[in-house]
Amino acid sequence: MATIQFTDVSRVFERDGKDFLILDKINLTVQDEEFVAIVGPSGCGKTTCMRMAAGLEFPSTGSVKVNDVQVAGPGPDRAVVFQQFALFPWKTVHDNIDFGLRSKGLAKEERESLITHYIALMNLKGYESAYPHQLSGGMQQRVAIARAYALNPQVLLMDEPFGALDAQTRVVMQEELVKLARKNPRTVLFITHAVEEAVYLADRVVVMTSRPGKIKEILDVKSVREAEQWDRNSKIEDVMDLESFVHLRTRIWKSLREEHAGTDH
Ligand SMILES: Nc1ncnc2c1ncn2[C@@H]1O[C@H](COP(=O)(O)OP(=O)(O)OP(=O)(O)O)[C@@H](O)[C@H]1O
Repeated sequence: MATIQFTDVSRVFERDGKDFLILDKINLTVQDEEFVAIVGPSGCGKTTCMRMAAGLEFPSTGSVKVNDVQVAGPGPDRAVVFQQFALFPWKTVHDNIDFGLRSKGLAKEERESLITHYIALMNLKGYESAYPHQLSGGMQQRVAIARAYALNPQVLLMDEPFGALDAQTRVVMQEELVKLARKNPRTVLFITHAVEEAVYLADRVVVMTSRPGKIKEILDVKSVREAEQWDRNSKIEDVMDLESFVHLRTRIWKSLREEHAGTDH
């Protein structure tokens, strides 16, 4: 069981001696094995929410709990994937994935079997002994995701993990993440600027307002996805063509657009 719970979370940052309210009373519970995506205007505090769940940032008021325990710092129960590939440049693909497994204290045999499994799953076979600089950006990001998944964290925190990828690689990664996440569900908090990506991947999509960030609305995608059987389509473009998908996407897009309009003047 793993849940992430934001209760009345507000965050004030100080700049030039003045206080700025960045997040305003965020209440959100990501349920066990639920995939929640957050979308919102730039600067509304999405990354700050993520950093709080990761234990890298703390609320000014309110509380952030993972599994009913107040987050006091980073922990092995939570893996984080950022937009920038955070691989060790001096370690091979194999050793990058192995690093976290070693720190979990797993025996060599178990580590090797996990590494083999995730290397195959992320289509990285044959690159075990390559170094990050010998890989494309998409491959590096797949290593970062393999590393996070191999740790078998209860909670996966992903901040624009595909943001730096080209459009084609991004689509492949999205499809792989859907396969992975449906086959092997985790509690995931995912931040993205891309509305399609949020609707395609998430069980629920949280739309935030412009600063100070509040929750504007939460859309239940899972019930629509299941009712309309989106997962019968293995290709993202086929899902994106479905009327129910277009409807949700347009609704979120309009909601975000209202926020942009509100910050124009
Ligand atoms: N450590 C900090 N000190 C001061 N201000 C900060 C700090 N961290 C973030 N902020 C401010 O908080 C606001 C929210 O930042 P955050 O990165 O959470 O937004 P975001 O929604 O993820 O933005 P984007 O979509 O552009 O990545 C921004 O105005 C930023 O300047």
